[in-house]
Amino acid sequence: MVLCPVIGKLLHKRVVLASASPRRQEILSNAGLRFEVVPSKFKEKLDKASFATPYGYAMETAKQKALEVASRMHQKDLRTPDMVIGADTIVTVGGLILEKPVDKQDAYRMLSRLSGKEHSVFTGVAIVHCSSKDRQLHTRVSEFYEETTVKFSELSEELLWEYIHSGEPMDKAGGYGIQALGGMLVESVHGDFLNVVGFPLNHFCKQLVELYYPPRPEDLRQPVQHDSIPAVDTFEDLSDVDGGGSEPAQRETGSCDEKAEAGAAGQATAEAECHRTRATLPPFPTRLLELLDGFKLSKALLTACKLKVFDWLKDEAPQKAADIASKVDASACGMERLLDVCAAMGLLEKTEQGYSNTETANLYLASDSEYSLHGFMLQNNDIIWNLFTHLEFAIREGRNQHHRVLGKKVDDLFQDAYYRSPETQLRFMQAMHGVAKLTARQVANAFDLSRFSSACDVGGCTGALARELAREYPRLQVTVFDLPDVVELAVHFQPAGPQAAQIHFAAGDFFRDPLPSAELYVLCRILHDWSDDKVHKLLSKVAESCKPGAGLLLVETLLDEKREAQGSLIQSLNMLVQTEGRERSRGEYQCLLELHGFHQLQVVHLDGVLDAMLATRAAP
Ligand SMILES: Cc1cn([C@H]2C[C@H](O)[C@@H](COP(=O)(O)OP(=O)(O)OP(=O)(O)O)O2)c(=O)[nH]c1=O
Repeated sequence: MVLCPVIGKLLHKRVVLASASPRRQEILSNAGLRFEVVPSKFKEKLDKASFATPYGYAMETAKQKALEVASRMHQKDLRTPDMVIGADTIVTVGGLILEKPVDKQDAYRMLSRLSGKEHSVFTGVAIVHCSSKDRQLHTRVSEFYEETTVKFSELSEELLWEYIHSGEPMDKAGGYGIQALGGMLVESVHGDFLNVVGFPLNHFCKQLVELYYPPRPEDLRQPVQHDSIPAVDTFEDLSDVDGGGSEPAQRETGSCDEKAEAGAAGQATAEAECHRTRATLPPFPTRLLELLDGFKLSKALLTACKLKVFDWLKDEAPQKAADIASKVDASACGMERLLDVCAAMGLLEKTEQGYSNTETANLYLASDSEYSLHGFMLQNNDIIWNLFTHLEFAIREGRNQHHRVLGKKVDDLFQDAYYRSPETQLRFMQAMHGVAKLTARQVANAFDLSRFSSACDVGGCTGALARELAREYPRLQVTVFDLPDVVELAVHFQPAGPQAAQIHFAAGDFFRDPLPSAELYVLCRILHDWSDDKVHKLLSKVAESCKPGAGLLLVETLLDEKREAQGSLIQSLNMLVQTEGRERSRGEYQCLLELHGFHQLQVVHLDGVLDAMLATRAAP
């Protein structure tokens, strides 16, 4: 839904967000804006002392971020963007500007300054309109800022350090994230909440309204303030009528290298056209169409991974589509289209010299990179995709769809489906390894586990989490308990390192065999695979193996009580199609745990959709 009609004006424009901030991306896409993401390479090093106000600094940084992207895209790309949006968020307290902390000590200094006090959060935003004439880039900049005041509670040393160790402060101005754990530090907020999170959406929409809906002559006679976003019934034609219906009026507030004025005659024609179409056109269903295209985009990503496109491009000079096509035995015309889509999705960079990997592709999509999700992509392409094609049956039957994909009955989910051949098992393990590596450090850091000297990671697969637990707690001995076939293959995933001596593998079936004894049991993304009956069975086995005071660390995706969060809901649907289980809410886990004698539940939300829970075994 596009509530702010002016956002519809940008539908046919090439809009670029010059920001790596996932929060900004989320805020703008939730608002229905369609845009590409090209993070800015502008170094945030302007001399703060040369600005009269902190917001002047934030606006200038935002402008420089956007201009850097506009000129880079203009030089490298055949098509100059129409609009580049840059933003910069800073925190100010006692005349000091706080940006992102450089390390934990810096985060400590920042948060101690904020403790018990009120501070301001400023976000400067620059909207850069671009055009290209005679191969020259022309820009018009419109900029604004928003201020929100936030008051922190008094923070104890312990709380401060616990928060810092969560890792959350590091990529955030002032060293906190109000939208996540940092919300617990906040006593009050005055102003736009989203401004604190990194993007003042409301002010942005008003700014667009000013740019795209300049006041009519009669309005100018009676001054009108755009202090609210026009309601949906003011929807206007969303297409580029009259070859200029969606051009902004040239009333920028910031520095411009072009100045023009909206022509009154042209304006009147556009107005008439808008009024004519207003009554007849419903809002353009942007979000709906994006949802519809979602599966095509996923499949393009998965296919590029399957064809190892990102491996061929890693650490190489830019290559043409035909070169890649010949390496993977594909058609040049097909490959070109695939690579173009990958570039549009921000996975590749396209220049006149050819295509090259973006940092995201190098980091996560090349198969040999440290945090590669290549195995996970293949698992999605080869297994999960097929299961999801039977979603309709899954909904009708209320169960997973392996029997349809494999053409035979599946009694044992793992032996009959995921581990049915050495290749499928290895692919599954690679997928789990990639995902576990990405999240393991956060899991290991979620709670202070230093009181435990032994842990058993039940269903711990390749030992990726065990490794991080061992790294974080050097006196902890970790046993990875998994099926014999898994333990056999797990050797292929063991990097050398000092943690090796702390990690042991034990083979067994956690439903049938006794569990190795330990002070801390870990069940990471295990319970969501199983029905309530089997969850009870497993938890009672864990409880029997525990002495009072022992810990149980669960890692799962928690459903929010209102069942509204898309990320966890899609995970639960995923569980229906793939497993015998489901995702559960915090309340459901709490009941399950208490039934088996585990109390004092603590929960920490991790990046992405995972949550970590720690409970303690009470005396029976
Ligand atoms: C105060 C606060 C900041 N932040 C974030 C918003 C911004 O992403 C970040 C401030 O750093 P910025 O330099 O504004 O942005 P960025 O480095 O994340 O991204 P880019 O420069 O590529 O645009 O802090 C929160 O997420 N929550 C908060 O409560």
